[in-house]
Amino acid sequence: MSGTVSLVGTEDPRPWGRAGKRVLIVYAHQEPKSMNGSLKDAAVTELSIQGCQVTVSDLYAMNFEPRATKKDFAGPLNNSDFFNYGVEAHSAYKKGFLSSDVIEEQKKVQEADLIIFQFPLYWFSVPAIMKGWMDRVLCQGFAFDFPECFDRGFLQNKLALISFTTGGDAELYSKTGLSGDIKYVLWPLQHGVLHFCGFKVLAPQVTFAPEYSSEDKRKEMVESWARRLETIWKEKPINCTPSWYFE
Ligand SMILES: Cc1cc2nc3c(=O)[nH]c(=O)nc-3n(C[C@H](O)[C@H](O)[C@H](O)COP(=O)(O)OP(=O)(O)OC[C@H]3O[C@@H](n4cnc5c(N)ncnc54)[C@H](O)[C@@H]3O)c2cc1C
Ligand SMILES: [Zn+2]
Repeated sequence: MSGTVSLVGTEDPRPWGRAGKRVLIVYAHQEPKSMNGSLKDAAVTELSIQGCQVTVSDLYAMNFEPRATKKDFAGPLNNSDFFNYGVEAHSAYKKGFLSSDVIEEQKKVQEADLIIFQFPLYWFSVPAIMKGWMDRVLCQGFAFDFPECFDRGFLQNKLALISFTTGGDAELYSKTGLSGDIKYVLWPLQHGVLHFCGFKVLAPQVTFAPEYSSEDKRKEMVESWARRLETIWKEKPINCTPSWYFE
């Protein structure tokens, strides 16, 4: 061992990184060789180099169940005459009888300092499988309660970042473009879901129109995401209020 300098457990391999930080990547793409697959892989590589512990929930590969149904409850329902998913989920969470796949995802969320959502934009939103992850995993009692929502949400000590690709280009998603500012699309996801659960939201990573870009440009898109992640732990969350989106 003499003469060997060990960094393990003492110093970040990169001074700007954060060894020991835990990151969960919730990833929705069917094709590993896709742009989304490359962006996910770039994040795993960069964050691992920093010494972060990275977990990936690869939703299609897991065959993740997106439907919010009675099957989510392993014990008796509160009201078997009239089914209310939200009420039953809240109660099952408290009693510890949510289905095991949901409990597993909740554990990953609980352990994470940062959650990255990586997906292609589907109808101005997340793909159904990721929406199902949100519907089932971020249940009342776990992610929020009343009045413990928004800044008081239970996940308030965590960061969240939405990283996605689009079909349309930046021009289409400008304020004067046909689709309007891309920020309008982010309001329901960043504010309605993430901020509601307490997350501090980092600026989104938008990769516009990879299918209509050159190979070189696409490589640059992946590299710029990896470069951003080098200093991700220094970033300040956005001010997630209506003015960030609509002014
Ligand atoms: C149901 C549905 C709804 C949709 N709704 C919308 C919508 O509302 N708004 C909108 O804008 N779009 C929408 N789209 C389009 C969709 O968002 C895009 O098709 C998607 O974001 C493209 O990303 P991808 O990862 O699938 O691209 P891919 O087709 O996988 O990637 C593009 C190219 O990049 C290449 N590539 C992969 N990795 C690398 C790398 N490391 N370096 C260089 N090249 C690489 C791939 O080989 C491929 O040729 C929708 C699509 C569907 C199916
Ligand atoms: Zn907000």
